[in-house]
Amino acid sequence: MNEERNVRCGERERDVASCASLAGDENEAPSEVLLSVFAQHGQVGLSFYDSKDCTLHFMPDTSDNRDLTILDKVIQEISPNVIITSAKQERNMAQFIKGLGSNPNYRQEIVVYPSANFRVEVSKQRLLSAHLPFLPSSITENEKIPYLSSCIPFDSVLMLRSIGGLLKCLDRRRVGVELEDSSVGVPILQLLTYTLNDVVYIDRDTYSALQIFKSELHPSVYKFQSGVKEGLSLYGILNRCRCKHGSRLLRQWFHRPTRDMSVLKRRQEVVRYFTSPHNSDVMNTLQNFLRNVGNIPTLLYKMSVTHTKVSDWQSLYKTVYSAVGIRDTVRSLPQNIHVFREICCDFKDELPYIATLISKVVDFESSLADNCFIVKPNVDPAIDEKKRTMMGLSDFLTDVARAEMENLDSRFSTCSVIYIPLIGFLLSVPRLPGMVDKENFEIEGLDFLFVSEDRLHYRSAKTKELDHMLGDLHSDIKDMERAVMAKLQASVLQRSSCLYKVLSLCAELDCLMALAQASQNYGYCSPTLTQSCRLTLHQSRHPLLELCVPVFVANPCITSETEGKVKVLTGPNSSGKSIYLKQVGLIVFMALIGSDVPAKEAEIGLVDAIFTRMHSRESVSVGLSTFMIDVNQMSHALNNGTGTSLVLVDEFGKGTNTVDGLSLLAACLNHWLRRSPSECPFVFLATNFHSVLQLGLLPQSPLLSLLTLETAVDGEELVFLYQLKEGICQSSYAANIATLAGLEPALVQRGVEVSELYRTGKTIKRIDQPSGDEQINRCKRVVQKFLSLDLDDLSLDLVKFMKEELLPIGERL
Ligand SMILES: Nc1ncnc2c1ncn2[C@@H]1O[C@H](COP(=O)(O)OP(=O)(O)OP(=O)(O)O)[C@@H](O)[C@H]1O
Repeated sequence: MNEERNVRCGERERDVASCASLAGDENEAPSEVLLSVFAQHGQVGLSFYDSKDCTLHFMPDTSDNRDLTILDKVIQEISPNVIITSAKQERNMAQFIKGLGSNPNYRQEIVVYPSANFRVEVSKQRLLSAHLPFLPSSITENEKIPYLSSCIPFDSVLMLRSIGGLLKCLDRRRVGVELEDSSVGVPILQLLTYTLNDVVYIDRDTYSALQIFKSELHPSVYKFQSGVKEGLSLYGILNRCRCKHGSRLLRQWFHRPTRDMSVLKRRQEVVRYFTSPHNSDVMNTLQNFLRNVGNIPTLLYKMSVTHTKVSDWQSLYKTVYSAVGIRDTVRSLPQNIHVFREICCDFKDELPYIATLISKVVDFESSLADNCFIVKPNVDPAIDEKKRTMMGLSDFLTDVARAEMENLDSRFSTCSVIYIPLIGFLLSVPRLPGMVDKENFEIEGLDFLFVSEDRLHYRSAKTKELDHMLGDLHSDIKDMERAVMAKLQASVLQRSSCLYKVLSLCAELDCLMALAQASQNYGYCSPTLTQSCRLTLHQSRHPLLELCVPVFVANPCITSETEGKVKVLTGPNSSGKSIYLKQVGLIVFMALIGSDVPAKEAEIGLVDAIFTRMHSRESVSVGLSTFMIDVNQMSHALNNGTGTSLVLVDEFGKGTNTVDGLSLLAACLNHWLRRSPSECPFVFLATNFHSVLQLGLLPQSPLLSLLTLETAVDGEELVFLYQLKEGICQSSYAANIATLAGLEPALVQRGVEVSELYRTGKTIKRIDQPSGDEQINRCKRVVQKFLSLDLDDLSLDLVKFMKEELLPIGERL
C-alpha cells in the first residue's frame, strides 16, 4: 500500500518553474520549499524546509482562528511547493487542505502521511538521525537531544510533530541530493525560528491593487522559461540591493510589514544615517563590498554533499574577505546604531580565520589552470614529498630510458619512459615503417599496450617495477588533496553559523542602504511612527505615479483618533480618487517596512491590517462573479477591520443595480460610523454614487469627513486639478469626460438630454421609433397604394404587390 497520498495541482506550471529556476542560475540548487503542518484544538504548529539554503524553519505553536488565517498567511509568504499533513486531521484543517487543492490560485502538491509519522517520539528520532553538519564534531549521540532542544522549543508539540512529517518527506524524496549516493542524507545546515508576531495583515488582492509587487513576463523569447521580471511596482523601485540575498530579504520584509516599533526604529535609524549626504562615500564603499557577497547557503550546501568546485572556493574567499572589509568599515561608524554594533560583534575573528585558512591551503592559480583542487606547498609534508618525487620524475625517467635502451631491439634508435596517471609507467618507442599490423607490434620481453601518434607503448619488466614503486603517485596526491579539501570543508561547515550571521547582517545592511538610496533619489521623508491612531501626511505623493507624470499634485491627509476616520471621496471620473486612495495605502505600507515615505512630513500610526476593495480579481480564476468578489472583499474588511486597520474602498457597489449598490454602500458606511472612534477603522472610500451624500444617507458624525478633488471647467473643457479639498462633488462631469475620451458628440449630446429628463422626472422619448407625424404620413402612403390598385386588371399580381410595395412601408410603421 502506498502510504503517501498525493493531490497534485498545477504540475506543469511547477515543472516549468523549477526548470526556470535551474535556467536562472546554474550555480544554484533547484529550490524547493516543503511545508509540514499540524493543527489541533485551535493551535497550529508548522515547519518547513527550504532547499535553497538547506534551512529547517519552525514556527512554535500559535493560536489560529477557525479559518486558519495564520496558516494561510504563511502559505502566502513562503509559497511552498509541497504541503505535508497528517491523514488524521480536525475538520477545519481538512477543509482548509481541501480548499487549497481545489483553488487554482494555489499550486502546491499536497502530501498526506499516516498519523504515525507525526508522533512526538518519531519526530525526535528522525531529528536525531538527520544529517546536521553544523553539529560540533565532538558531540555524542546522548548529547544530541539536549543540544537540539536548545535550538528547537520541544515544548511546542504540534510543531515538533510537524517536523516528523517533514523529515519523513525529505528523506523519501531525497530533496537536493537526488543524484548523490544513498549514504548522503538531506543536509540541514541551520534551524531557524519563523514568527508572524506583529505582522500586519495584508491580503493578496491588496498587494496587487496597490502594485506592491508586479511580475511581468519578460518580452525576450530567449528568456522563455526564466522570463519573469518585476514590472513597475513599489518593490521594483525600492529594490536597489547589491547582493541577491539583500533582494530576497527585502522581498521578505515586503511580505511581512510589521508593527513592531523596535524593529522599525532599528531600520529607520540606519536609513536616516545613510540618507545624510555626508555618509554617501561610506555607503558606496559598503555597497562595493556587498557586491562580492556570494551565495553562502549554496556554497555550504555543496560542501555538505562534497561538491565544491574551485570557483566555489574563490567565491567563499571573496565573500569572507568582503565581510571582513565590511566589518572594518563599520567599526568607524557610530556604534549607537544597533546594526553597526551587531556587525562589529558578530563578524567574529572566525572570518579572518576562514579567509586565511582558504588562502593558505588553496593554490588558486594552479587550481584554476588544472580545473581541480590543488593544495599549496607546506600544507601537508606528505603531499609535498610526493609532488617533489613527481617533479623529479622526468630526470629519473630519462635515466631509466637510457638503461632500457641497452636491452631494446636494435631496430630502435630512441626510446622514452613516460608516466600516464591511472595507467602507470610505459616504455614508448617510435613506430617503424614495417610495423603495419598488430602482429608487427609484438616485441619480445615487452607487453604491447597501444599505439598513439605513431608511437608504440609497452610495459616492460622495469616499468612494472616502477608501477609497483611509484605507480599510484598521481592518484595518491589527488586522494591526499581531496582529504585536505574535506578537512577544510568540515572546518568551514563548523563555522557555518558565523557565515549565516554574516549573510543575514549583510542582507539587512543591503536592504537598508537600498531604502536609503531610494529615499535620497526620490526625495522621501522619514515618517514619525506612533502607536496611536493617527495619520497625518503633508504634501504626500503616490510613489509610482509621481515617476510617470510630468507634474504630480501632492495632497495632505489628516485623521485623528476621534475625527475624520471615515473619509468619503467624491469627484468626477479621472479626477484622481483612486490614486489618492492607493497613495495613502502605499505610504502606510512603506512606513511598516521601515522605509521613508513620499511626503514632506508624515506621522503614521501603526495599523494592524490593510484591507482593500479595489479592482476585481479575474473572476474566471476564482469561480466567483465580479460582484461576489467585491462583496467578499468588503465583508472581509467589515468583519475583520479593527480600530487600527486601514480600509481602502474604491467604487464599491457599482457591479449591481444602482439602487441596490447604493444601499449596500450606505449600509457599510453606517456600520462603521456607528462604531465608537476606537473601534472604527481608518476608512478611505471613493465613490461615484453622489446620491449617498445628496440623499443624506449617512449620519452626522465627527468621524465622517467628506472630500473631493478639484476640477475646473474652461469653456466646454474640464480641467483636472487633482487638489484634495473638503466637500462634495456636485456633478460627475460625465459628458465632458466622455468628450475628452473621444466619444461622438451626437452620442454625448443624447446622453446629456436623457440625463436631464431623468433628473427632472420628465418622459424620456425613444429615438429608435418614428415620431407621430411620420407614422401618419406612412399610413397615408399605404392608403394611397390601395386606392391606386385596379382590381379589374387581370394581370394584377396581388402577392407581388403586398410583398414589394405594401409591406416595406408597413414594416417601418
Ligand atoms: N495627484 C495627481 N497628480 C497628477 N496626476 C494625477 C493625480 N492624481 C491622478 N492623476 C492622473 O489622473 C488619472 C486618473 O486618476 P484616477 O484613476 O485616480 O481617477 P479616478 O477619480 O479614480 O477615476 P474613476 O472614478 O474613473 O476611477 C491618473 O492616471 C493620473 O494620470
